[in-house]
Amino acid sequence: MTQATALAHILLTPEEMGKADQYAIQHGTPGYTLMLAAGERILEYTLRTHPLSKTIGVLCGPGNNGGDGFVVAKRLRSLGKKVHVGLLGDPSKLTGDAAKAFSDWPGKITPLEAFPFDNCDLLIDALFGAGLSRGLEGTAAELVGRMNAASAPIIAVDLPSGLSGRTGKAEGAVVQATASVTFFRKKPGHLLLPGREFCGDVIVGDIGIPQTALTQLEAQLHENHPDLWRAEFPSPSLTGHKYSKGHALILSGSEFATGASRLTAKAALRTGAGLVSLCGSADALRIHAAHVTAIMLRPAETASDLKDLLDDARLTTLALGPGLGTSTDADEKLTIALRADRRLILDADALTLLSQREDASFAALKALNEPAILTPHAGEFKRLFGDMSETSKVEEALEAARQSGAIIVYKGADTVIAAPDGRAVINTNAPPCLATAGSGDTLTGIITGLRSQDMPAFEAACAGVWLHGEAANVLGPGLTADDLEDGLKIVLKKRFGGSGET
Ligand SMILES: NC(=O)C1=CN([C@@H]2O[C@H](COP(=O)(O)OP(=O)(O)OC[C@H]3O[C@@H](n4cnc5c(N)ncnc54)[C@H](O)[C@@H]3O)[C@@H](O)[C@H]2O)[C@@H](O)CC1
Ligand SMILES: Nc1ncnc2c1ncn2[C@@H]1O[C@H](COP(=O)(O)OP(=O)(O)O)[C@@H](O)[C@H]1O
Ligand SMILES: [K+]
Repeated sequence: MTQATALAHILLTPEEMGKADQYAIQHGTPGYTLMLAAGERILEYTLRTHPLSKTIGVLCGPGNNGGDGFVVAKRLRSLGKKVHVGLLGDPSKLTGDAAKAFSDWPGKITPLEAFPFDNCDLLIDALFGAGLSRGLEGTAAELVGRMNAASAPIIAVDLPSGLSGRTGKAEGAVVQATASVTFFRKKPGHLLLPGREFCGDVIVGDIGIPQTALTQLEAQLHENHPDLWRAEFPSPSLTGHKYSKGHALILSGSEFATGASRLTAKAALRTGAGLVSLCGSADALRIHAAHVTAIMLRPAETASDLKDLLDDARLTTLALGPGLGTSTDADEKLTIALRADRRLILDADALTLLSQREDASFAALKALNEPAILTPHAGEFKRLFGDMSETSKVEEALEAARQSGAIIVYKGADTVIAAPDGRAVINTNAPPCLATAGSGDTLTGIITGLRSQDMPAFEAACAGVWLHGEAANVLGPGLTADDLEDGLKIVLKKRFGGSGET
């Protein structure tokens, strides 16, 4: 990864954010200065997006999130807005910067029972942020319910109250925000589901924490962006030839299940693999022959035929799973693939077959010269790694990567890519229209195409997932998996064609 530009895309857990705050404080910026800056960022956003709001309700909680609320309340009042401030908890229990912000608030506190939700044209949610330690219940949950029931839009300070910034989950009540203004860097909870749906627009405000805080934190989680992998993205060389762009082999399904592997093969070729071959039974290849031209066909009825085929060392990259089936024959081919020690991409039925093996073949995966890439959706993930859903999707993917020694592409609207060495990326550009039959097969092909051109496994997985999302974005609603190849062509030309921006 290119370090300097990657810093912009770092995500910080609330715990890491606390350390960044402390770093800033130790390096000469008092906590209250940070709080004033946080209030200022919320004020700016509020004035920019709701300039006509006259009566604003600010709901403050018992910690520093509430402190930010008092700061913005004071600033709004100074600009002539009518501001109602509610406080959840006992004012005498406020401490530190929050207590200072409370004492600086020149107005009164409106009792929560009498809070005039119906008179407010905007609400600011400053109940809980990074310090949320459990699900909201009782009075807090009731208050959140009243906020959500009000007709006014809600701007959340840092995070919608009740949402975990680490996991993107809510164990109890949670504020449904119109927008969330967070500080320094986004948190995983802003991007992971269901959190993303509670946040509304996410705005990141600079509160004066120095960038050097990031280097000492050694944060390993990023939001997916070309800055993370552009340096490793394959670029055509004048002296290159098709073999220098790799030869990818895609295992076909049987005669009546050829479509999935064909989508994979076409996407691999489109993404730049020098040569792509589909391999399977003669019956299956006859069907493929009616559909493909540039893609080659290699007969291999049995696992032993596949083994013979793989004597050709130029077949550098091997993808299997889409449409493969879970027959004994498919299982034997998987065994050959694992032993062949190529750049492996395992998807769909190959993952199901793996999960049916006693040790899920993690030892075989770990023995590979280069890490395999596994692309499970939620069902396949659970079959392979069991139910780890009490943690976050990022932590689940990282644990799976550690267990298997593979790069994990844990798919969904919030696809997480994780490596055994602790790196992880959350993808955010995938539109809902990608939820269509065969779109995962295409993703496998895109990653295969990048791997065959020597892109390192983790970067190829991140780039593949991003290209997949972007291809869908240029096509928009109505796309089918067959169309993605066209979208890919547009994105590759526009973003990686040499003259355009990436
Ligand atoms: N110096 C700093 O640390 C800065 C902090 N900032 C703000 O401070 C926030 C973090 O402040 P805190 O760490 O004080 O945490 P919070 O203000 O998010 O919440 C902590 C308080 O809530 C209580 N609490 C947690 N979960 C609860 C639950 N489920 N039910 C009832 N009570 C619960 C805790 O006992 C504690 O009193 C950030 O989100 C941000 O808004 C900003 O002002 C920037 C500077
Ligand atoms: N709601 C959604 N929003 C964005 N992307 C999605 C959504 N649902 C699924 N996807 C993406 O679409 C692809 C579907 O893959 P998969 O579940 O394997 O389907 P298939 O087996 O039909 O190809 C994955 O890349 C996944 O991340
Ligand atoms: K909040």
